[in-house]
Amino acid sequence: MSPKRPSDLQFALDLDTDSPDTSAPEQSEPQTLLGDSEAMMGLLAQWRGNDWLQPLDVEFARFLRQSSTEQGEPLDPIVILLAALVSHQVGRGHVCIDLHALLSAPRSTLALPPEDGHRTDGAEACLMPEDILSELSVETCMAALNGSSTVSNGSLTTPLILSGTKLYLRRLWRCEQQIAEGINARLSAPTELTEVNSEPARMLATTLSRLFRQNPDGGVDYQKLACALAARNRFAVITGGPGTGKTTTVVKLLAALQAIAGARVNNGQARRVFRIRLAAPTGKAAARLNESISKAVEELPWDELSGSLQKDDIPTRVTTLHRLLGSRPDSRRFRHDRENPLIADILVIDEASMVDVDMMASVFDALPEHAQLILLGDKDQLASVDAGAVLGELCQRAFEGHYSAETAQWLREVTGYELPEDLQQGDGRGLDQAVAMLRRSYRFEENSGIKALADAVNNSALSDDLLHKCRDKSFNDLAWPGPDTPVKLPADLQQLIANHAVTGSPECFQNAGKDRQVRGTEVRPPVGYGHYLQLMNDHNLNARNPRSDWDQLARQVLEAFADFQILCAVRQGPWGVDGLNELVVEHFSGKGLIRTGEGPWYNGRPVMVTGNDYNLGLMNGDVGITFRVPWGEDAKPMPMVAFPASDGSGEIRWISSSRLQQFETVFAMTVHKSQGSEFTHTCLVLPDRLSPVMTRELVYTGITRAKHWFSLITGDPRVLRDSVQQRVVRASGLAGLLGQD
Ligand SMILES: Nc1ncnc2c1ncn2[C@@H]1O[C@H](COP(=O)(O)OP(=O)(O)OP(=O)(O)O)[C@@H](O)[C@H]1O
Repeated sequence: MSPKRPSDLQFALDLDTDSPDTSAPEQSEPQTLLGDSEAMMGLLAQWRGNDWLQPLDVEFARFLRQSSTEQGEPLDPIVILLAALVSHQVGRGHVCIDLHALLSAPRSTLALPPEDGHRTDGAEACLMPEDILSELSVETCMAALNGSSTVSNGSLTTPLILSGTKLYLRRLWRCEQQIAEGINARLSAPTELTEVNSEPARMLATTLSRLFRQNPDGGVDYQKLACALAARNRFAVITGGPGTGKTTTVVKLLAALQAIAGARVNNGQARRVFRIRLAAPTGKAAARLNESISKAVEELPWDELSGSLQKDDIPTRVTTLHRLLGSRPDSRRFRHDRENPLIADILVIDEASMVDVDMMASVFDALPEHAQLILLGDKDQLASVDAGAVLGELCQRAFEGHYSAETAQWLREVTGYELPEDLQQGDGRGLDQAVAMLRRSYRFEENSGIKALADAVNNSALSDDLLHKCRDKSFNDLAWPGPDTPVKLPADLQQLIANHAVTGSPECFQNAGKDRQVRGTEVRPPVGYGHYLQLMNDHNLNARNPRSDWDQLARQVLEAFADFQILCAVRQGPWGVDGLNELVVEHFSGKGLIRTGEGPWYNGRPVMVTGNDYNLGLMNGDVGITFRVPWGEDAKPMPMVAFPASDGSGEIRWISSSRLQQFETVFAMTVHKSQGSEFTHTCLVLPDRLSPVMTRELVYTGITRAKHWFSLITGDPRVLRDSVQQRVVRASGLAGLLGQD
């Protein structure tokens, strides 16, 4: 009988997490442990007791040991150790563990013991992972792994897979294989546009010339190039920073593809356009794309486009990936898979940086072989919460282009543009030819502080001059109030943060945020949360008002709530989500903006859903506002939470607060949770101490959530610079499978 896969194991094991077996064995020498599996299990239990490993990590190792013993093959203690460590790494977002990295830098690779102080306080004295790993070589580990029936190179159904020097849990190894197979198969299949002299390619050139006007500055239009590249390939990625036109480009791409498909009617065939599906990883991101795609479709130069193209040919309804694939309660399997594929010719996924390997593999599993997949996203944003950094890996070489001479020539014929020489390299590989990077932001003006700071963070180029300009209001969209020295106590800044939360502190911005225009449109000064709370408190609706009046109010309030958002790098402590939520609630309550005396579900309480709830139709990340509506008996107020429908239809869904299962107050949210959202004004709070979660990607993601106003509040200004020096690096083999490393 083949051993169970870890994914099944995670479900099958009834983990007794309340009473971990932490009975500490006598402290053994590393050498003794490496020869004694019982002692090794004891050490893992100690690490678990110190909260350094999760129960699942230890149970996984225990399960492998037990099943090996039952099969008459005692498991090598080295394999026991590595099994627990690979499970630990997966819990930290890695897809695998690389033995070279593990043995050369165990502490930084494993982040054990944890560096944030948390979980080391009161930890029981025990051997450190590095004490044991320093006794091992890559060769010894490989010999132990290769000698175990729990490990194979993938040709057998073993729980662990060793690929080169990378050790995987089988499920994630399989996910990577599936993604690579899906991409490679699509890249190697020519399309009707591959041949530059073909009728469809000529039609593409004509349509693109109508969709894109000549660049006024005479430079290359990267949106047009991206459109052409994505049209040519069955798999394509369009990456770019905020406001670089990803949505605009993909709408033009879909218009071009549909125009080509629709034109076939002239050749005597029945008119048949592509079946297009649009998806995003979260409800919030789907709703945002819904809105921007509808706008972009309206803005297409319809008069100039081929008569065979109709508005309805470009869908504007965006769904979440979970809904698209058909998630089922209590199952990790989706309704759509290779046995029951999606009905689609083209699938567009926005905010693809948030998609983990597991989900991406499910997408390829459910996608019909012929279907084209287009990923949109910002490669520099934080990676997915769960394992992998798929978009980042696919875009590893995007900045330098690496386009081949053949691609350059094809682009010249189809777009009329000559690729800049530095984007053409002789070493161009298959995937490079299908990745396009947009390089100009249309959201921010040239002198935008948000843009300048985001770019500098991204390039790790935070100069003194730039930081000084951020401090002294040189930019009209950015404020960095507070002392420029480390604060002694969080309380020193609490008033500042609390004031920001009420009014958005326009006085901290240049000219108090007044008289500002962006691309000819006036931008209102910052308003903080005070604006939405005022709308909540000033209305005069009562029990006699129809539901539609309440819907209208909820729509206005939800829109006003998106005017401001506090973002935190960390969750705990006075600088974290928990502490700042408490601070805001206390301050607002003191000012009479909210009435906490009404109970936990006070009028105006904003909440974010923290887990998918298929019964209620709510997705992780959905944000709603509590209204005490007079809908009870005798017009008794009852707390209902108003959520916007995720299809962007503007409908409001009222959910009784008592039905919500997983949620949290969201005056402050983590940067992780803010992915896929944008706010008129974002206030990023960085703590007074660096921690491993504070990385360049996190700071960049936090800054780029801001549409018009950005404030930075720092416990210690040096933390900004230090965070930018830390990167999110995730072990994975995907780039290698796609020839990208
Ligand atoms: N070539 C262009 N010329 C002028 N304006 C443009 C151009 N491309 C995009 N825009 C405008 O810039 C704004 C951002 O464009 P779009 O929404 O397509 O970017 P995005 O990369 O999808 O943004 P986000 O970062 O929000 O996902 C829109 O208002 C759009 O109309």
